[in-house]
Amino acid sequence: LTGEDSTATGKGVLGDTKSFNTLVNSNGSYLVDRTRGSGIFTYDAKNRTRTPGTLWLDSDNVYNAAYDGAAVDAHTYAGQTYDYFQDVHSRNSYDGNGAELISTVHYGRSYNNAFWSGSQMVYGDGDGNTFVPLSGALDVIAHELTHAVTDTSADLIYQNESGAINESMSDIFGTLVEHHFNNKPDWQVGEDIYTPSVAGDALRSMEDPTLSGDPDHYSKRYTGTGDYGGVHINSGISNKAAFLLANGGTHYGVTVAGIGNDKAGDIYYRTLTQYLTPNSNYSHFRVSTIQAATDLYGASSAEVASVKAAFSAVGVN
Ligand SMILES: Cc1cccc(C(=O)O)c1OC(=O)C1CC1
Ligand SMILES: [Zn+2]
Repeated sequence: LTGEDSTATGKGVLGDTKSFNTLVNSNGSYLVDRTRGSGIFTYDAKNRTRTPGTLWLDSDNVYNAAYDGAAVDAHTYAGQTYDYFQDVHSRNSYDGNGAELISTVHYGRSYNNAFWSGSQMVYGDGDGNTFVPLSGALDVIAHELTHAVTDTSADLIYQNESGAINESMSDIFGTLVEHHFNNKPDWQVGEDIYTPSVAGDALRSMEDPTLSGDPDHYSKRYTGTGDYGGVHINSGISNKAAFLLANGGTHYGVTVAGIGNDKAGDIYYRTLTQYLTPNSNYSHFRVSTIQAATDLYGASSAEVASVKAAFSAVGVN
């Protein structure tokens, strides 16, 4: 594929106007961003389930059609997530080696899911009640891309406690990316694309996981076999700890002094990429996070004390 690097404008899923990088040649405008790593490529599944589908081609480099919104956001937010890992953690793409970022939108029919396939991001359009097109939220895209970071580092097995930590890492970095770009930042997950007719709710809450029925303490962990052993359920335990580590608070009588998003992000990034392993459980997660914080701030630092308190507050001692 050859052509000229260009900047297009368009409207995202929620009708917001943004600009993004494209490649233009005699065929038209492709959603190809050659300015980041080995490139960001966005495809159209045309409501079928073959991936990656067709590389997105637009006629005039203006992406304002309703059908374009999911692609505009998938492309733009993938670029922003790339920038976060490069600029904040010096990681070039999800593998640290500039891997291509491939996304497919309009996957399936009324598909209420988004996922990392093992090689690319995939986004459904939602059914319009539970979800609108799922690429319309930066925290969702950063969540999916963090699965790729996890798979190329700790490679946490996607079941039981290691799977819950895998899921929480995606919620944590999804939220930190949302804050980094100051994109209506909060400690909820997927709020911008979840239940359009219900205000104030979210797919999950890190601030209060019990709002979506998930545990906020290890003693309340799910031990069944559903959801791969509760990977989207027991993530609430770590999500609550992360909320407390960054923001502070008192939980089940344990007080945590907040250390802020940036230090929390550096600790979780080092934990994920230097210490966690495929079989890590919550106990190893505590030890690893303390070690990462010790490396960064010293054994007697306030940051280490807050990591210990955050895990104790959610019953991981
Ligand atoms: C909506 C959805 C369904 C199933 C799996 C995932 C998954 O990627 O784990 C999923 O996406 C999310 O959880 C992102 C945060 C909204
Ligand atoms: Zn996930």
